[in-house]
Amino acid sequence: MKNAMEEVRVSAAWVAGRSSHVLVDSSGIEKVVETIQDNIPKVEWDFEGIHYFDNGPLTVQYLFVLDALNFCFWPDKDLNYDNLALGLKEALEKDKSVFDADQLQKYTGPQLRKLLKWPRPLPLEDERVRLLHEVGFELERSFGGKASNLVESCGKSAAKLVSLITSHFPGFRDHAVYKGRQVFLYKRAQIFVADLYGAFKGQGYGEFIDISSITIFADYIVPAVLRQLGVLRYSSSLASIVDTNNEIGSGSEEEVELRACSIYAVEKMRDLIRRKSGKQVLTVELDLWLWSFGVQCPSLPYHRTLSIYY
Ligand SMILES: Nc1nc2c(c(CN[C@H]3C=C[C@H](O)[C@@H]3O)cn2[C@@H]2O[C@H](COP(=O)(O)O)[C@@H](O)[C@H]2O)c(=O)[nH]1
Repeated sequence: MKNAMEEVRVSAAWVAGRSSHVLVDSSGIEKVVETIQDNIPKVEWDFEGIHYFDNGPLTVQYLFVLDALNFCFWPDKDLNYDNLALGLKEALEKDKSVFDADQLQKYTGPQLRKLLKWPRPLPLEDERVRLLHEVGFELERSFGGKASNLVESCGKSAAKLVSLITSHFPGFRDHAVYKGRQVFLYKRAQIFVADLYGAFKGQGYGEFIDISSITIFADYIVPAVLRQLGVLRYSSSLASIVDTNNEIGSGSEEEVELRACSIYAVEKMRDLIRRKSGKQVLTVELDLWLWSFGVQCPSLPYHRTLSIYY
């Protein structure tokens, strides 16, 4: 059985090898690598200063709850990732028990809205609440209620942690069936590993012997940035759907190709950087650069899919 990160990489290559709505442009990759290979852009984790951090197990609980809810902000034009991260941080600073496993199992939509100080229903609010309950239930059943125990049981292996999370928590089991084959993307499970790595600076709960095996987090910002950079090319029909803010179905060929080709393209970028400059760059670093690039150009048209996975 391949490890979880191998599965994601094999999946991405398989889709990219037969995609028709999205194409990976190797000349685009060469151009981007040309511009960054001599000084790889380094973006600081939490450059926005919006995350809770106390260097202990409560930070792990915070990050797990954050990444359980870290998806689909776009339907509410005023809502974004920062509101979620900051809202959860302030709630936790006010009451250290808010993310206790038994509490997580009881939240209602209005209570979650109140926690985040959001004045109206959150997009996919019932799903967010259901996923909180799922996290609370399974943490209590299998990990003594603590996400820190989940992290401690992975033997400092990112791949093992992604496998543990995706086998215990169905909400994190980010996959699709593309042209008759199950493909794995595991975006929120992987970004949880990256958030631990970033928050704890690669030490303690953030220490992983195989952090280099993590791929980019296939969300809806990175594909838009890669298109902007000429790394991804969209078919004219897909381009017109995206550019007119029309929705794309969850699990559709277009959606899977957008996400899987993004993963594949960044792995190719990384290989090329290594071949041309000998530098071992982490995909986690490339991801943070690409994502921060994207959130700083709010007019960038990104694809809109109602998903609980990203
Ligand atoms: N690939 C990738 N996707 C990421 C992130 C992050 C935040 N990373 C934190 C960690 C360190 C930094 O300092 C950030 O604070 C969120 N997202 C995704 O973006 C979308 C939200 O977009 P908008 O609606 O504009 O807020 C949504 O799918 C969300 O899941 C990332 O790093 N990489």
